[in-house]
Amino acid sequence: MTTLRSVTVPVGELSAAIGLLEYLVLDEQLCWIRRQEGLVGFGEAARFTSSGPERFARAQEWWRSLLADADVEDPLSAPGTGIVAFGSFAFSKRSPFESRLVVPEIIVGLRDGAGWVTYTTTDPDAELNEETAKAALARYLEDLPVYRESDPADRVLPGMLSESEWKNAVARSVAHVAAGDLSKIVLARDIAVELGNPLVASQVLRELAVRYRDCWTYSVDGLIGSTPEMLIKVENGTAEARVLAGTLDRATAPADDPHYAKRVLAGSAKQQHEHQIAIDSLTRSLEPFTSSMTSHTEPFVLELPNVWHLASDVTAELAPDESGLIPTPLTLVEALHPTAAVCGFPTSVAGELISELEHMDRGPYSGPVGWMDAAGNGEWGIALRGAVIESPTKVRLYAGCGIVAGSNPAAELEETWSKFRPMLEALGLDRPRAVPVRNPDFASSSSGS
Ligand SMILES: C=C(O[C@@H]1C=C(C(=O)O)C=C[C@H]1O)C(=O)O
Repeated sequence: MTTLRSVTVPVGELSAAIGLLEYLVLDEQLCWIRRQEGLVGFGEAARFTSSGPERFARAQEWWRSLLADADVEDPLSAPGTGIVAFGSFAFSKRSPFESRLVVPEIIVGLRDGAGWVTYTTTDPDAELNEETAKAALARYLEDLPVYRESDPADRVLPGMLSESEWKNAVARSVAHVAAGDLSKIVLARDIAVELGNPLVASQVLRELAVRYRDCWTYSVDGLIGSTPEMLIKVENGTAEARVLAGTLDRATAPADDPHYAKRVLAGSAKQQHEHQIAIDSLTRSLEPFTSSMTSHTEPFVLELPNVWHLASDVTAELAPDESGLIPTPLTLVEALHPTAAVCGFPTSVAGELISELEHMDRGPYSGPVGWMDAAGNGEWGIALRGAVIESPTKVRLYAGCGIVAGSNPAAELEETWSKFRPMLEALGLDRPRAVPVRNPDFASSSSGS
């Protein structure tokens, strides 16, 4: 097992105006940014990968033994200081996608205006102090950030299902709900973006972090995006989640009606029902780990640049177990994933139907993405509004919608476009006027038309 050595040093000079964004300069960077604060990681000191149903338990075990052997100097002892692992987990236990934890060599962190640098290495002889930490960071910042211009050859291609095939899958989902097989299923689809010149991931991340300030902008090994949904955040023994379900596209909203979102979202029995299923499933799974839990009695309307969502924040005090330890973020992630917001209810029925109807492997999309530190703090969001970089010129985007009784396939298809929009815009693309009807690579034609 690798022995890690790490030092954290405070740095005063991070500018509050642009915060961490000036450190988003490389393509392979790790990041977790909200309102210009958070963590940016460079390089790699340790890595874990796993797939299958045991992926969370194995990750937990790896992290525990890695920390048991580590030699850490962390005078700040705040959430996100000391050794930190970024991670991304597959949505499905059956996915071939390798779930992973990555401990970067360098982390630049910013929290409440205070900055720090953590330098982590496996080198037993490395000198660890403020000077060497800053020198290691400086090596990553030597090259100026590159900018990419849109190219006339950039184009959007269909994913595994054509639009009409996906609408058929939505109709079949509605039929399953009507037959009483389940009350909600979240059906997703993919599209591919082909670029005429190579992607600059750091530029996409900067654009997302600026435009979607209130979301969590993430980057882990080619999985990039900006999610509005917090699966679980743990800070000093308190857990918080932000549950979303119920969506309204802002692009088609009347300009002269300030109460539109509240009326249409909060006033819709369908949206309220969809939201209630999501919040009930989260609180039921979280409850056994808590001594107290609070959430608003009514959901609020979360306003994002592309859509409005019905949202609920849940806060809970975590209860210590018999040995006096509170649950780790990964224990909670394993217990909560997948929520009804991204899978459906009942979970197992929805999960089976998703693999039957979507015709794709979700990979890390809608799986947990985030970070954790050695003290048991962490933030794990749900990897939504994102993309997987498949090659320097090919990016795959994913979006899904909660289907309940009364869902309309054409409206759900439109909703997926509103959820693709953050990433399409950050890539310098817009919705294509006409998407080719069928994906030539799609071998199976089992879902008709
Ligand atoms: C599945 C996605 O989003 C989820 C589905 C929502 C809905 O159906 O209203 C809203 C937010 C998310 O929980 C996605 O963005 O891909």
